[in-house]
Amino acid sequence: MKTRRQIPSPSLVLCKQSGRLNVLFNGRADGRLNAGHAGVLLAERRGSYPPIDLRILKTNSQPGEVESGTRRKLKRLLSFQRYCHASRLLRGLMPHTPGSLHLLDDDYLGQAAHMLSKVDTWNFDIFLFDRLTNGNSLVTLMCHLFNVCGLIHHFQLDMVKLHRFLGMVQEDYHSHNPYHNAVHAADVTQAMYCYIKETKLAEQLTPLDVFLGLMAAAAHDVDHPGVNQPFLIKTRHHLASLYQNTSVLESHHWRSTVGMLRESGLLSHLPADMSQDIEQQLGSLILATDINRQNEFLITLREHLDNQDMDLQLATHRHFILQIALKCADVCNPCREWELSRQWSERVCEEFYRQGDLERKFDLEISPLCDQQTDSVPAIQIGFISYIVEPLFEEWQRFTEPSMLSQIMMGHLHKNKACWSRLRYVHTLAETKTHPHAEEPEPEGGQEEAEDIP
Ligand SMILES: Nc1ncnc2c1ncn2[C@@H]1O[C@@H]2COP(=O)(O)O[C@H]2[C@H]1O
Repeated sequence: MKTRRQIPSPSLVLCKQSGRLNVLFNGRADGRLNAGHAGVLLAERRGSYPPIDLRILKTNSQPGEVESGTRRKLKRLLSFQRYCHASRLLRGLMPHTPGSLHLLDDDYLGQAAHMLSKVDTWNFDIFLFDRLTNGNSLVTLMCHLFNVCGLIHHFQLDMVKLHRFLGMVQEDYHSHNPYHNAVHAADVTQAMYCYIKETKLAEQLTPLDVFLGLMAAAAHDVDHPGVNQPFLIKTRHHLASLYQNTSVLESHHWRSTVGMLRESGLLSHLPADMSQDIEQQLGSLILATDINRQNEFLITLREHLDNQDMDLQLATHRHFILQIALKCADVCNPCREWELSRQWSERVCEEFYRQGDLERKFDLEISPLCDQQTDSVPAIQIGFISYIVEPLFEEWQRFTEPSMLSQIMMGHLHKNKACWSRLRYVHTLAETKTHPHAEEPEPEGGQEEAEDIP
């Protein structure tokens, strides 16, 4: 079977001879075609966007020649994020992260620890947690969850390697993305933990399932460029050709994760077949988050529920339900309480609008939902809830038979939808005032329920 990992990644490389950045579109010149799997994977995970993948050409050192420390350091591949950080430091600029302000004190840590004692509650405020942990919500949350789930002990994980791996994952999220950033990953991980703890699942899941579920949640959007797949395809981004225009971003998130796993050596003590299996299963979970595959998963889930043939003793069925759980966690923001949900909605729309602005600037067709002038936040939310979130969570609720958590989530979902309906009405009304010839909107259902909207 042809695997994607054999396809070389075109990129910008730092040419050893000239010391300049060169574009290599066929990947042949960088010598990675002959590299082993690990080498290719390591190279693949590096910076996708802006489309710069800074890597050093294979050196001409003879076999057996001892490399100098400097050269070894140069050969270390840098992600775009880390490259920016390093270049800022080289230029004598302090990073603009809150970390440099040394704000974190015992008080903050105490409050963060207190929050972690309630990490399995649905009203967990990930934005507050991120502030209390000084922007380290993903690393802190994952270390805590791995600990409470007994995964460190079970898999005999090296804490230093775990920390290194999680640090790389967190750092490779783009903090400038309003939505697809490390806080979103932490939010999805916290939701995934809540789902894993559901009675229906908790009794059946093995430590490996829990490990995979949390890892996939934490890494499922790593190195997301803040634009969607159609944008990458129409701008002929190298990732689109690398992954043949199919699950482009999800493939990149997965391959990046595998690269980081290997680089950190987190699983190096496990038998090779086990770590390979983990890599493959992580891929299958992360690829399931491709929103274009929503129907495929929904239909299968419905069939299982209608036929009542879900048998969680079977590894394949547990894997399927983990895929569904991750999909739910990924789009659960409309099921959060209004204040949290609203923030995610505004963030995701801001990211859409930024893409739309880019498209306008470069005379490209503006993608659906990305035109700030025509696609309002409330309208986007109502569409997203009605066509994506509601159908999925209705089935999830059936699966949990229904659990208390499912009922709480559905309650928030309906209330939030009503709030957005009310806001859409207000928004359209305002539009008709600005454009007097436009038709006045009919009052929309649910506005009574939405009276607590600020
Ligand atoms: N609140 C939301 N409103 C609209 N779209 C959303 C919202 N939350 C998530 N999404 C979309 O759901 C998609 C899930 O997969 P992605 O992370 O690739 O991209 C996500 C967004 O495009």
